[in-house]
Amino acid sequence: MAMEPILKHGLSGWQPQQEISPSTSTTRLINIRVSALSNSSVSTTALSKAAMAEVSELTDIEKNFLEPYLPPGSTSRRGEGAGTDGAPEECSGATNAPHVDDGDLPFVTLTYASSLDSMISLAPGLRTTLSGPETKSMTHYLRIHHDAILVGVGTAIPDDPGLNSRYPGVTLDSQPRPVVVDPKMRWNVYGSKLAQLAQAGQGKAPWLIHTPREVREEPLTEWGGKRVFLATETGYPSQKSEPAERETIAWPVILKMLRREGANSVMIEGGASVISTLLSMPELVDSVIVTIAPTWLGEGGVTVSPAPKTEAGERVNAARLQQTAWRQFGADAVLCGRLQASKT
Ligand SMILES: NC(=O)C1=CN([C@@H]2O[C@H](COP(=O)(O)OP(=O)(O)OC[C@H]3O[C@@H](n4cnc5c(N)ncnc54)[C@H](OP(=O)(O)O)[C@@H]3O)[C@@H](O)[C@H]2O)C=CC1
Ligand SMILES: Nc1nc(O)c(N)c(N[C@@H]2O[C@H](COP(=O)(O)O)[C@@H](O)[C@H]2O)n1
Repeated sequence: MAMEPILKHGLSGWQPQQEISPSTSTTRLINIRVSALSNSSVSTTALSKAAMAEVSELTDIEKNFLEPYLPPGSTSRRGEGAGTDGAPEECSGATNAPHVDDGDLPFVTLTYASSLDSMISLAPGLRTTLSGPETKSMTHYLRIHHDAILVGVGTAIPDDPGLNSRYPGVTLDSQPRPVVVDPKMRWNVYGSKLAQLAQAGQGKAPWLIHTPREVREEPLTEWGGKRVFLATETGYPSQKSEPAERETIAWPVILKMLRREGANSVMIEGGASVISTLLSMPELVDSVIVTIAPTWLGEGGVTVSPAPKTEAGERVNAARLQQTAWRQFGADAVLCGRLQASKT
C-alpha cells in the first residue's frame, strides 16, 4: 500500500504529512481546517500513587494461564517470563498462539469485561466498572504485552480512558501505543486523560485514525502522536441498531497500517460495536480474553453480540471459541480462547 503525501498545518506553517492509504484509494482530501484543536495547555498531572497502587502483580500461575494467548515472544521480550509455579494442566488446553506472521497483520487480541447478560456498560455513554481488582490487574498486565491498544471513538468520548498500563514496574518504553478509531474526528484529544498521561510521560501519545481530510498541525505531533488517514468502504452493521449500511474503514486496512507503523501486536478493548464486528472476523483475531463479572446489568445496557450468520439458508452460531481456558481471578471468571474459523 502506497503512502501518499498530504498537507498538514504545522505550528510554523504547512508541512508535508504522510497519508496511509489503501491500494485502490478512493481517498479524497476534504479541506477542513480544524480550529478547535489549539488547546495545547493540558494539565501534566501525573497519575496519583493511589491509582498506580490499584494494580498489583499477577501470580506466576495467572501469568502461565494467560501466556498461550499472548503475542508470541511478548513475555520474554519484556523480561516477564511466565512463572514456574503453575502446573501446565492449570494453564490451558491451548498450545502456542497460532498467529501466522506473514509480516502483514499484527497479532490481535480482543479483550473486554462483560456482565452475565453480555453487556459491557449500563447504557450507551456510561462508563461502567465490571472488572474487580484482580481482573483489572490482568488488563494492565495484558496491556504491557501488546505494542498498541485500540478503542473506537464511541468509547474514547464517554470513557475518557487512560489506555496506559499501571502494572508495577512498567516503563514508558513498554507502554502500549493508544489508538482511537475516530473517522469523523468527533473526539477532542486535548484535555483528555490520554493527553495528560502522554505529557506526563506515563503513556505514549495516541495515534488517531480518521477518514481522509486535511487538518492543521497540532501539539499532538510534538508529543509523538499522530493522525492517520484511511479511506472508507461501504460496510455492514454489526448491531441491529445501526443503519443498514454505513461508511467504515475495513479492519484489514486498519490492522495492516498498524503493523506497517511498527505495532506487531494490538490489544482491542472495545467498545461494543468494534468487538461485535471483530468477533465475526476470525481471520483477523488471534486471541480472545473475556472477563466475566458475576452481575447482570439489565435491559438497556450496551451488548456485545456479533451479527447473525447464516449458512445454506440456515441460521448458525455467529461465532465460537475453541481451545478455551477458564480461570477465576477474584470474584470474576476469565475466559481465553481462539475464534473458530469455520463452521460453528
Ligand atoms: N466493559 C468493557 O470492557 C468495555 C466497555 N466499553 C463500553 O462500550 C461503550 C462504547 O461502545 P460503542 O458505542 O459500540 O463504541 P465503540 O467504542 O465501539 O466505537 C464505535 C465507533 O467507532 C468508529 N469505528 C469503529 N470501527 C470503525 C471502522 N471500522 N471504520 C470506521 N469507524 C469505526 C465509529 O465512529 P463514528 O460513529 O464516528 O462513525 C463507530 O461508531 C461505552 O459505553 C464503553 O464504556 C468500551 C470498552 C471496553
Ligand atoms: N477490563 C475492563 N474492565 C472494565 O470493567 C471496564 N470498564 C473496561 N473498560 C475499558 O478500559 C478503558 C478504561 O481504561 P483506563 O483504566 O482509563 O486506562 C475503557 O475505556 C474501556 O476500554 N475494561
